Amino acid sequence: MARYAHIKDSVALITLTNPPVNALSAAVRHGITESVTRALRDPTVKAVVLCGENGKFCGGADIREFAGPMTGPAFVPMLDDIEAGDKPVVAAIEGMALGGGLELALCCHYRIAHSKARLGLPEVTLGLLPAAGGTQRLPRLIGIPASLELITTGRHISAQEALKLGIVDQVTDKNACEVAVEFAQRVMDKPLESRRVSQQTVQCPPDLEALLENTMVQVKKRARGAIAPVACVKAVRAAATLPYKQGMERERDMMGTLFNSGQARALQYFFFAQRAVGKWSLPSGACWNNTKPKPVHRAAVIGLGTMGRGITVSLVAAGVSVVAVEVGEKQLQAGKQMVMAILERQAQKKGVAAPLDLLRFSNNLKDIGGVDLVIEAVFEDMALKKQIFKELSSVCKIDTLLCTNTSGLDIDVLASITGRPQQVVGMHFFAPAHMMKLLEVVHGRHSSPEAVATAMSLGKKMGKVSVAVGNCPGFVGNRMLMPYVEQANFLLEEGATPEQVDQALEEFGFAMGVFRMSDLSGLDVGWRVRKEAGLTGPSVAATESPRKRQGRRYGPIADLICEQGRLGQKTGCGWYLYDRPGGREAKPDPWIRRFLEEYRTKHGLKARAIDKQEILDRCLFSLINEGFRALEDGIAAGPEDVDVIYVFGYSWPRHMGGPMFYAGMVGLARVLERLEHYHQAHPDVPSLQPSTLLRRLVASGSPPVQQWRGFIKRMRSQL
Ligand SMILES: CC/C=C\CC(=O)SCCNC(=O)CCNC(=O)[C@H](O)C(C)(C)COP(=O)(O)OP(=O)(O)OC[C@H]1O[C@@H](n2cnc3c(N)ncnc32)[C@H](O)[C@@H]1OP(=O)(O)O
Repeated sequence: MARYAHIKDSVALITLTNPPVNALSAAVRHGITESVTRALRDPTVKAVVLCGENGKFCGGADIREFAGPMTGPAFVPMLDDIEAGDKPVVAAIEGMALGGGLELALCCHYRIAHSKARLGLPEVTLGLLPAAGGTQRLPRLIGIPASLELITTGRHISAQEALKLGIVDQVTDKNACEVAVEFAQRVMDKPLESRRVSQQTVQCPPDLEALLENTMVQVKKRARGAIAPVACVKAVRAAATLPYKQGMERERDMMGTLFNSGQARALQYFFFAQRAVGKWSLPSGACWNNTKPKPVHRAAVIGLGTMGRGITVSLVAAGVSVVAVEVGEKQLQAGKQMVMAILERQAQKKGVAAPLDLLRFSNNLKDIGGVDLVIEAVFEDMALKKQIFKELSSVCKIDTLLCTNTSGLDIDVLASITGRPQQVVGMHFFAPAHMMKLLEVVHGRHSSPEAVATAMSLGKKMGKVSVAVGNCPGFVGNRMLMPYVEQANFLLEEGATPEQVDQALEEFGFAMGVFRMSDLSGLDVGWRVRKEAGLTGPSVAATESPRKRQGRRYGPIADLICEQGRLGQKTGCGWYLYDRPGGREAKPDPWIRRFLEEYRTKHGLKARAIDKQEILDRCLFSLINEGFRALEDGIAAGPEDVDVIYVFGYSWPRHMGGPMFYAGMVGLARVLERLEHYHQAHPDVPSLQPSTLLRRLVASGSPPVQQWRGFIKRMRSQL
């Protein structure tokens, strides 16, 4: 829909009205087409202003409509007609002009932006390219290098940057619509030829070929198999080398391919998945829109190791005042130095002063008495955590929220120590916590809705994507990681090498394969967890078979590697060899090859050739199977939660939508068949046994992932 008003002094005002972001639905495009035609035909109208309702210009095409057949006026002719009209059209950009919204503004003859507006062409993040002329008009307006950067990254920019680049003509702090009307009155008699962007010549840099080639190399490296960024470079190349009309044909052809791709479907699903996880609910019925979070002004972080440092930085950067506590003096000083250095670096980048006045360090837990919330971030050692929670409940005021950054220990056990279990939740950050976007907010049996709402809201304030999850070993992310890592280890026993497994996973799109990732985070992390779980270490009876635990197959290779002091990058060797402790470049290690050969000989295992498909099937499908189990148990609320966790926390390639979406794309029947096949071959590996939910979904005809929540609800109500 679009509202038409003929206002003072020969100006027509067209207002896009489609809350919440005035997306260009078929109805809005109808409204624009009709209103523009009316304004152009009305002899008393001399100029047009285009704006959006509620201070939002336009959030682009209506993504919800992409799933159905295209109806309503086509984008390109609609925009071409506005540009070709003989009356000046001024875009009044408030809030945002994104995607099709910016393309609409680019076909206007002038653009006025409010100082707080954000602009961009984020189509690439939805697996598309700006196909309403964006790839052809933007390069004509601002040149090739800046267009390449904006179109291939989809970055949103400020009004000030847009002015500098030449995308907008004026930035104002006043009501942009009123300023645009005054502006329209001033330009209504001016010639329009030079204002039609499509008619302008592209200014190409002298090193055009090298620039395009370099950009393509960088984009391919970053894309990890995503096709849209590559198409974006090709479209800008077309703008640089072809006349407008032919460039538009290239843009249209490439959009045709992208629009129907699985990657576009995955990325558009993921866009809505991100928004769905913010609408959390608890089994009690409490949810995001009926529970008020408590304000958090003052917080404490306990432990200044890697996690504590990152959490402290994130809290301070979000404007929360923090007391960071570390009992060891050396660790306290090292942590203090590191936290301050990161905050100063961040502030320098933004050109502001570091908010160091919000920060206090202490070696005494008694100094945190008045805080609203505590995040404990010490080692994964239950005994230590219990001791801290006991002290916390005596030093903190009665309504202080007590949070733990455990990556998988039982929240209920910690809550039971405190005498205020309703105030206890997990806040599981990912390393490095000041950079990683994911936060799992873990609700225990007694966590109050208010405690969950507060942790979720604090996460959002810290710039995190917060996902509410239930309490079980490893919660959602690490629980699913266990069978994935287990399969990778079994593959080594059966004949694969770490680099072979990693290569398959990296080609699939992970930033790092399982073994390179383990070297980066430190092999001792998992070792400690396995010791705590009684799978290795002194608690295991000497008579027990090294390859069996609790009646199931066990792969002890990682434990044996740790026993050699090979803990990953920090010791200069782990699954790979590094040039020095702390080195980053992983090289295949002949020691590991020899070790694996000796290990196989010792246990009577015969190495066999293992192909890429088997590596992917066993690692990914066992992880996905555990995802189904987490859904079945109610630990994850919906497939979107699992997918958001895996994309933001475990570098699952976003253009594959996340593990649960991927399962749907591959076909649930195929996932089930492969799991059955591998479970038959390895009956002593329970994680390969297909979950009940997967079986039931397949039996019900494999409904699309968007319908699983309803299916799971019905399945539970029948139990
Ligand atoms: C030929 C094809 C031509 C053009 C192609 C395109 O234009 S593709 C679309 C390009 N646009 C975008 O990618 C923008 C997507 N939206 C956003 O980035 C953010 O939503 C935005 C606009 C910056 C607002 O962010 P904010 O944090 O304020 O709100 P939120 O993200 O929660 O969104 C509020 C609700 O609006 C829905 N929504 C947003 N954009 C669109 C859209 N383009 N189409 C449909 N719906 C959109 C979003 O899902 C939220 O809905 P809700 O039901 O409240 O969860």
